[in-house]
Amino acid sequence: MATNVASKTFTLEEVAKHNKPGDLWVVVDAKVYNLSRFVDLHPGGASVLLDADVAGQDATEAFFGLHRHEVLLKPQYARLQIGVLDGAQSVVSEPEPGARSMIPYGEPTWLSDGYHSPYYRDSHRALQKATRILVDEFIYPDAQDREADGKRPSQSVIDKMAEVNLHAMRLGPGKHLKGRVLMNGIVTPEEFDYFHELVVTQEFVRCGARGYGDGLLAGKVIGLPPVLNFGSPSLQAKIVPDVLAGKKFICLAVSEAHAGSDVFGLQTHAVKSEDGKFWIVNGAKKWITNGTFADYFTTGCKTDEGFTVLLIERGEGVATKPIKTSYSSAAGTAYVTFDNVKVPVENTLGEDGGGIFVMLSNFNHERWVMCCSTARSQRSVVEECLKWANQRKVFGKPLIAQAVVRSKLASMIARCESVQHWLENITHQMNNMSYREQAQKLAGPIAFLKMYSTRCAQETAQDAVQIFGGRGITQSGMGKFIEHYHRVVPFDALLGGAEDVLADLGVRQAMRDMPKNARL
Ligand code: HEM
Repeated sequence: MATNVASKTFTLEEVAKHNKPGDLWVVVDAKVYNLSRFVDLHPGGASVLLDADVAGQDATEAFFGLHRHEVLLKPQYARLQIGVLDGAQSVVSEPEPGARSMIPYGEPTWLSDGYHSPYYRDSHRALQKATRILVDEFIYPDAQDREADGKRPSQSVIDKMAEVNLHAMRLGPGKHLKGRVLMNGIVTPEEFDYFHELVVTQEFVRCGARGYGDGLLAGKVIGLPPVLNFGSPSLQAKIVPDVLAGKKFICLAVSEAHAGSDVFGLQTHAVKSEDGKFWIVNGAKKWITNGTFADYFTTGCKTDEGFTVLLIERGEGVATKPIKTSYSSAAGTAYVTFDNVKVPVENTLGEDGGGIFVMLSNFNHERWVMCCSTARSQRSVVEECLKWANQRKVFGKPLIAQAVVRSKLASMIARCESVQHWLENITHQMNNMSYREQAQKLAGPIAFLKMYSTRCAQETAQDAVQIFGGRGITQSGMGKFIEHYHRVVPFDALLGGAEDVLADLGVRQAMRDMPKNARL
């Protein structure tokens, strides 16, 4: 806003004189707007602006019942402001990048003033703050634009993340962090733990753009660990630095049209060339996140020895085409075909026939990452609903005055909090268990947590749509994040294991540990 606009003051009496077509002013949040030339361009139509309660009046309450506050920040609308209302104070402002939410339950307890947590140290808090600033300043705007136009995340964002080693941090603690400066030194590679990873994961989710979120290299989060854990040193040296620098892209290619989680039902097959130096791969993969732009495919294949994982480089015989799903094509979801693709045998990850160990080794972590995400996105939905219920008036009262709305909010808050607290407990176990102990003791709890989180998420999405009404099914305006969430929430419930499969896994794991002498 130009200073001369801020310094021009008008009284309500002066504004009231401009109340007709061709000469129309209104006040919104103590700012005076000249809408004379905008009337015919107004997306909500001219008549609402010419209404006697709006034209020449303070229309603040009507405005915030119908628009998100961001509308007035857009340059094309901000320039309609001609001055401020004499003696009045503007109360709505865009938060500073990195700011914490002051909405109740808008932040987890550990980030809320006056609350305590045994889990987070100064380095977690500093990392949270720095990541949030980066997300607010660079990632959020790109997320909104790319989710809308369906293009993959901008390379400038990927580069920005690489500068502070965020691509490496998103893989969690481990040797891949060694020697790296993390977020300008806020946390050392040695002290980086699962709570740091949780912090980073949850900050990204605040973008509220699920397809973009996956586009932001979710393929690497699940596709690179098999290379890190099972690839030969020379393969790692060739692949890992460029992937973690955001210069090359990798994805996990397992599911097929014929088989999803059932890796033994896969049809993509690999046979050795006559000289034994190459695998010849044929087959097709479906729903491959980041596949449209990936350079490398961590691929599940059938060989004579059984299920085997190969790292396949994009080249002759590899083709990808986009699959249109419920979320945006920013995720790069692909159908991938392999036609007589020659893959060096050195690209075998783990043993020939030992692919199941390669896959299983990452399942717990992948599911836990998804729990981090869904816990945070539910919180954003709670925040949207609390704001809406507070500012929206129906039948002369705010929506929040309706007991049925309060009851829905109560359930949403309880679900969101329970998911976050259970998640923090499991994260604490991960920090204190060896990899072997985690595999033994946490597969069941993580499966349950994911099942529970995504059931909560779906109920919360439904409640949110009821609270927002028609706006909850509209892709622009007040309910746009709710519409988006309701549309994309099944991704969380399916990816990394469908709810029923996980529930069953959890119970089977529990029965495995049942004492032999247990009797009622
Ligand atoms: C500074 C003045 C205003 C600007 C820049 C503005 C801009 C917009 C925009 C961009 C939309 C599209 C919906 C969205 O993206 O949120 C919209 C919709 C609308 N506006 Fe305004 N508007 C202004 C003032 C008002 C006022 C004072 C009213 C009075 C009641 C009003 C009533 C509406 C209505 C009824 C809609 C349709 C909402 C819907 O479809 O849910 N607008 N306006």
